[in-house]
Amino acid sequence: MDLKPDREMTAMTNDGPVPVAPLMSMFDPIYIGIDEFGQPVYTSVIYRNLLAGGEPGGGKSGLLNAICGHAAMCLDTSLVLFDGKRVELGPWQPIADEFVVGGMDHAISVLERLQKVLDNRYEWLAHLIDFGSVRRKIVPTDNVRVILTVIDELALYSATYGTKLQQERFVVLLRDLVARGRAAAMPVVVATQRPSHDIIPTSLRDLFGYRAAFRCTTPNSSNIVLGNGWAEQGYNAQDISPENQGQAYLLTEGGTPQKVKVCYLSDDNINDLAKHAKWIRKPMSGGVA
Ligand SMILES: Nc1ncnc2c1ncn2[C@@H]1O[C@H](COP(=O)(O)OP(=O)(O)OP(=O)(O)O)[C@@H](O)[C@H]1O
Repeated sequence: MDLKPDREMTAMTNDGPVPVAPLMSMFDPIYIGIDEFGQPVYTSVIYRNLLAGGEPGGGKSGLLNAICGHAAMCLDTSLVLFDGKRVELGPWQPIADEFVVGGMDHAISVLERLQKVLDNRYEWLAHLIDFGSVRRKIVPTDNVRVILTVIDELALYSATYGTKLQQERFVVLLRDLVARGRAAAMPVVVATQRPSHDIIPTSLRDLFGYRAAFRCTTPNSSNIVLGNGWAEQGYNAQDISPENQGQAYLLTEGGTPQKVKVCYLSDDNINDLAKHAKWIRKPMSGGVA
């Protein structure tokens, strides 16, 4: 890996600074588990949005934690976390730029701020043309932070907490982030038990290019997560055993769904990773922008 000097981590020893580990980037592939043949499966959420659905206890939060774990190790990435249940993403709170629990005013104000950042990034991209460079998306060499937004249990914000007006405002802002965030290095990962139209309008659901279907109770529910017709073609998340938590069909853009057993991070694993992430993110000179 070609590390730039400003991304190299060192620890002080009696013999002076020694390199401790290469740092990761959100532009690197994310390890999320193994396939049916035991082979590693990697995915990427940069320039992508991912929607995970499936019955309670299917393993959606496990996937979200695997992605957060990768993001936490990336100094080029800020995390914005919505965790209506407080405990699923809680360990990442100390390193998150924002951690939203149940308050709809807070949830909406965070999305409004993200929208402002989005506007600024598009304006910056548009201005590059003045310098003779036509670019449609942010690239790693721009040294612009990736802002990863993760929402665990969308339904709490789109259909449960707050007033109807607040829920609608939340969905409108989220739709904008999902629609425009990809090119601006602001990907979105969302989990919900059932992404039916009363929870997530079809116009928003269809913007998620990547889907992960954990066990569903009906072929129809599986189709709602993966997209119409996949269950009839043999990719039916109802077939996943209830005992096989963490098993999912992963659909990435343009492909066919792939069976993945998501890697599971125990609470201890997550706490250790979060502690390390906090350490590597401590203020230091020469960090990335
Ligand atoms: N990849 C995995 N491997 C093994 N066990 C897993 C895996 N993922 C989840 N589990 C088990 O299933 C339990 C429930 O998982 P998880 O909380 O991720 O489900 P969920 O789909 O997010 O549920 P909910 O919708 O209620 O939030 C975990 O506490 C763990 O015991």
